[in-house]
Amino acid sequence: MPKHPLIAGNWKMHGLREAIPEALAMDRAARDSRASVAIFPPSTLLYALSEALQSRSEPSPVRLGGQDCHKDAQGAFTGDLSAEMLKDAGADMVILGHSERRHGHKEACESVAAKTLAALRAGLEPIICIGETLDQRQEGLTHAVLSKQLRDSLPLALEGQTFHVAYEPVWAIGTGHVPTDDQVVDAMLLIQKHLAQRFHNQVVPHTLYGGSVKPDNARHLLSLEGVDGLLVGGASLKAEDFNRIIAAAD
Ligand SMILES: O=C(CO)[C@H](O)COP(=O)(O)O
Repeated sequence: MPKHPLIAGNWKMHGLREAIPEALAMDRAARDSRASVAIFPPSTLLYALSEALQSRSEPSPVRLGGQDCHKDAQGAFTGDLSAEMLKDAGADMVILGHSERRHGHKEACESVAAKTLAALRAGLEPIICIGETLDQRQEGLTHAVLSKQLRDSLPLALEGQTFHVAYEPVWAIGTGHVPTDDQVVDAMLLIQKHLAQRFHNQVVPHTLYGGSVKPDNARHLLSLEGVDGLLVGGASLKAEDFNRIIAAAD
C-alpha cells in the first residue's frame, strides 16, 4: 500500500434520509484515519449528505460521489443524471462501469469511456470498474476480459488526470466469495502494468479491490500486492462495519 489507501463505500440503491447519521458517524472515523474515504450514496442523498458533512465545524474529509452519470451534460434523457448535476449536488467523484450497470443496463466499454470523458469535463474523479464473470474465469478468459475492458473503457484523455480503477470480479459481488490472494494480486498487477504502459500520470491511480469486502477481511485484502484501496458494497451501509474497514487501513 504505497499511497494513502482509498476506502470507498458504494451504497448502491440503499439509503433514505434517515441514513444521514450513518454518514456522519463514518465522518468521525475518517477524521482519525490515514485513509481517504469516499461514500457513493444514491443521488437523492448527495445534496443532503454534502450539506450535512460540510456544515460541521471542521469540514469533513469524506468525499462524495455518484454511482453513474450520462455522457452528455444535459438533454432529453429521462431518468438520467449528468456529471455536472452530480457535481452540483456535492459529488467530486463518480463510479463508472460497475458490473451492475454493465450487465443490468447493457453498458458497453465504449459507453463507459464516453461517461469517463463526461466525468473529466465536469471535474469529477472517476473510479472505473472492471471484472470478469465466473464463466469467463472458468474458461480461462480472465486476462483477456480485463485487458479488453481496460483498453476500451479507459479513454486516452485520462493521461494527466486523477482517476482510479477497481477490480471487482462479478462472481465475488454480494456473494461472500472472495478470490484467492493469488487471483487478486494477478488481476491488480495486470491492471497496474496496463496503466503504467498507457498513462504517465503524476498522480498514480489507486487500484482498488471490490467484492465481498467485510470488516474481517479488509486488513488482509489491503496487505496484498497491488491493492491500494477497497470498493465496499454491503458493508459500507452501516457505520459500525464501514468504520472497521476504514480502521483496517491504518
Ligand atoms: O460495488 C461494489 C462495491 O462497491 C461491489 O459490487 C461489491 O459489493 P459487495 O460484495 O456487497 O461488497
